[in-house]
This record gives sequence, C-alpha cells and structure tokens, in this order.
Amino acid sequence: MSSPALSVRSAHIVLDGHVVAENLSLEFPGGRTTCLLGRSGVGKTSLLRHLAGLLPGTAPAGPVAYMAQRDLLLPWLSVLDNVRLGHRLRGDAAARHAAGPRARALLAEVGLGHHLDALPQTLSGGMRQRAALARTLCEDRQIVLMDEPFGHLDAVTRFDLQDLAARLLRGRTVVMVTHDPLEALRLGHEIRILSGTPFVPGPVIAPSGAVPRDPADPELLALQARLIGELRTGG
Ligand SMILES: Nc1ncnc2c1ncn2[C@@H]1O[C@H](COP(=O)(O)OP(=O)(O)OP(=O)(O)O)[C@@H](O)[C@H]1O
Repeated sequence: MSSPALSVRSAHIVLDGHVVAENLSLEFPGGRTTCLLGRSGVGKTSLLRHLAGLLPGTAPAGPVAYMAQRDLLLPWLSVLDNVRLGHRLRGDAAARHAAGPRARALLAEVGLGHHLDALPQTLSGGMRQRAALARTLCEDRQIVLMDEPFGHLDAVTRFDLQDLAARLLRGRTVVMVTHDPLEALRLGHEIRILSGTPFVPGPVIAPSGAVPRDPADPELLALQARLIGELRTGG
C-alpha cells in the first residue's frame, strides 16, 4: 500500500487569539519526507499538531503516528511496554499479543534489544530517543509526524539516528520539524521554510540524491549556507 499525500487547504491556525497561520494551503507528497524549518515560535509545532488533528476543530487526515519533542516515555513501564503501549491501550487481546514481536524487532533495530526490561530513567538521552522512535514506528502508520525527534542529542548519536530513521521510515509520508538545516538536508525529500507572522511557507526545496544524504556532499553544504541565510532574513 502506498502512503497517502497530506494536504492542508485554506486552514486557519489560531491559538488563544494568536494567529499562527491564515488561509494556509500546503501539500506534503505521499511516501516522502518533508522537513519543516523556521525560526523559534514561527508555528512549526502548531502546524504539526494541526496535521495530527490535535488542535480544536481539526481532524487527522487518517491514522497518524506522532513523535513529540519530548520522548514522553512512561517512567513506570519498561522500554518494551512503552514501545507497545499504543497497542496495549487500544487493541484487543490478539492485537496486544501481536505487538510484542514487532516491538522486540524494532527495539533490536534501534540497538536496544538488550534493554527490553529497563526503565526509561536508567537510559541515556540518546537511548530514550531511540526507544521513542521505536514506539513511533511500532504504530506502523503510513503518516508519521515528528517534532524535532533528534533534538538535544550529541552530534554523532544524532547522525546515527538520522540514518536509522531514514531507513525505517522509507516509503511513509513523513513531516518532520527540525531546527537543524543539515538534518533537513540529509533527510528531507522536500524542505519548506516557514517564516513571518502569520507564517507563510517558502517554495519547495528538493535536493538531489537519495536520503540519508552524505553531509560532505558539496551540494548539501552549499544548500546549508543558503538555508541559514534564508532563515536569517526570513524568520
Ligand atoms: N496556547 C497558545 N496560546 C497562544 N499562543 C500560543 C499557544 N501555543 C503557542 N502559541 C504561540 O504560537 C506561536 C507558534 O508556536 P509553535 O510552538 O507552533 O512554534 P514553533 O515554530 O514550533 O517553535 P519552536 O521552534 O520554539 O518549538 C508562538 O508564537 C507561540 O508563542
């Protein structure tokens, strides 16, 4: 099954009287990763929450997986139970049972196969983010919304998780908020810069080559300089 495109049509995003977006129309291509960049406070999280149907008066485009800025792991559940939490909360007995092997396989993929019984507070920040990524993927949704999924990680851990995410998210429709232009350039089939109040999305930036892209690629480095310049002047 191919992942659906996502569209926003003539949307207004207003939070307690603050107009974040007005008459907003945007397309996110199916089966591709779109990275959203923009200065702090421009409205990236609000747009993601709009897409997820988490704002008043909105509905999700379909079943979505949402990975929030904080990992939101429940401290009293093991890593394994955190990863299969959605199934445990929603599913019937058969679905709950089936989630176990899937959760274990994903935890092995993210390098936590030996920490199934660990409690979140005993893990490093990078390990917690990996567990949160496994939980997001355990939902097995065609649409995945991610809000700064690799923020607050050291450069090497971030780099490794970007590679992992690109592999595990292949073929899904992904909208990812990031503050890091290089992350957007490594992972995004398309990149949009949001700027202004209310925000307006800039034109689609579509670097060439498959993701995850090589950060040493001269095209990427040139684009990084351009994105930083646009963020500086536009935001
Ligand atoms: N509940 C609220 N009521 C009023 N204004 C809000 C509310 N939540 C957010 N805002 C404002 O809406 C704007 C957009 O916030 P949002 O969190 O979407 O920005 P962001 O681009 O994701 O920021 P950051 O990069 O810092 O996470 C900000 O100016 C923020 O102050």
